[in-house]
Amino acid sequence: MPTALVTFASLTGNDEEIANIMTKSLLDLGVEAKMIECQSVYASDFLNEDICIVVTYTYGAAADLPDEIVDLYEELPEVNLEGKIFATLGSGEYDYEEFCKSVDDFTAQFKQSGAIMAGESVKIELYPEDDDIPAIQKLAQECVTAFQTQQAS
Ligand SMILES: Cc1cc2nc3c(=O)[nH]c(=O)nc-3n(C[C@H](O)[C@H](O)[C@H](O)COP(=O)(O)O)c2cc1C
Repeated sequence: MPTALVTFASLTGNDEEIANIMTKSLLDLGVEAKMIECQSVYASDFLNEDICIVVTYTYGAAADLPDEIVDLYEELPEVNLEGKIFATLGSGEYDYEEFCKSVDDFTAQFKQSGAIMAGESVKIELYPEDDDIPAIQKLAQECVTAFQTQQAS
């Protein structure tokens, strides 16, 4: 049974709820998933997991990373996550020029760490509504499928 760490940054709760849905979707698929706020997570914690997931919002004047997730972002390329599966998702707002940029920033960092992308990132406007849930569940399934493919190779 694969393990997963879902870590998140959330100021007003939208990304915490996305992380909740992702974690529950993984648990429903038999994954040993846990969810931990990003300030309590080091990039090296991902070394103990099969599936590594970051959920983040985008903030600031220039589509910046949330302050509380910058350390994790900077540490990521310093750990070797070859053979691990990763997924990124998060919440943003269409009114801003660069929708969900922090999600893409984390995708780039995970790629530098050598991890394998499970599927396309899920980007949600503000709070996850019922019709956003299938995309999150699909990404959870893609994580499990990518893990199984990796195990078989
Ligand atoms: C000052 C400020 C700047 C923001 N900048 C962006 C941005 O550049 N791109 C984007 O997609 N969303 C941006 N947002 C929207 C937030 O990412 C969005 O509200 C998100 O759902 C907050 O997530 P949370 O509830 O988990 O804190 C910004 C919001 C604020 C208040």
